[in-house]
Amino acid sequence: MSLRLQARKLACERDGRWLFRDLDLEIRSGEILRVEGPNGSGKTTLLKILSGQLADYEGSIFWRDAPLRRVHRNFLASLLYLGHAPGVKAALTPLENLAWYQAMAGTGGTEAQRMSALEMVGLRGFEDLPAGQLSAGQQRRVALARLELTPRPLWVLDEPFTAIDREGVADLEARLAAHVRGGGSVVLTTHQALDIPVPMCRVRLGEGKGNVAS
Ligand SMILES: Nc1ncnc2c1ncn2[C@@H]1O[C@H](COP(=O)(O)OP(=O)(O)OP(=O)(O)O)[C@@H](O)[C@H]1O
Repeated sequence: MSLRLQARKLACERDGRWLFRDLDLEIRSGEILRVEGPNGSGKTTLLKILSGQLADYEGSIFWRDAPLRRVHRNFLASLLYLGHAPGVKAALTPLENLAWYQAMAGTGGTEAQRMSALEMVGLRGFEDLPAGQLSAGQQRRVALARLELTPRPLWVLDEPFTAIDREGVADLEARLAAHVRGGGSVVLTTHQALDIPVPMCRVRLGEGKGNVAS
């Protein structure tokens, strides 16, 4: 079934200030939506709204043409959200972190799958160290290994390139391209220049109401 996430006349206010107003956007299978804007313009807030984590907004969101609030459970089964912090548990090893993520996602999975995912993000040899002893970029890579492990068609990724080295950036760009070419969708924020040869729409915040350009 093809994907379609739409927002109509979205508005969100914080501390008496509109982060965005009258914001329309849409993302379908095979597309990347990039949310841009300066620090504090509301990118994280918009991603949390679009991933069903915040309810204090105005306007409407539709998932596959149904109101998001009505099909929330179904929507969550299609979503993989990675926040701007890596979200790894410092006392757990990368392997244990991935097992924990899988349990939270309600999926099973084998240690062989988790090892393979860690290998794909360049963490072979680090699987048994407490994650708190890994570098910032390595901790980010543990979080990114979830993209390999939890097959979900809609990815919402808040600054996924943070702390990643140049080779890792190229690998992640290729991973994102493969996902959308396979029919998936990605909503992301990044301050990184991207080189991904797939259809990409942009939403710019911080310029008044939140302007949409493609
Ligand atoms: N729960 C909250 N209560 C009050 N204000 C908030 C809350 N969450 C965010 N804000 C404010 O909303 C604004 C937008 O925050 P947000 O994190 O969405 O920005 P951002 O564009 O992602 O920023 P950055 O590029 O720095 O990550 C900020 O000024 C922030 O202080």
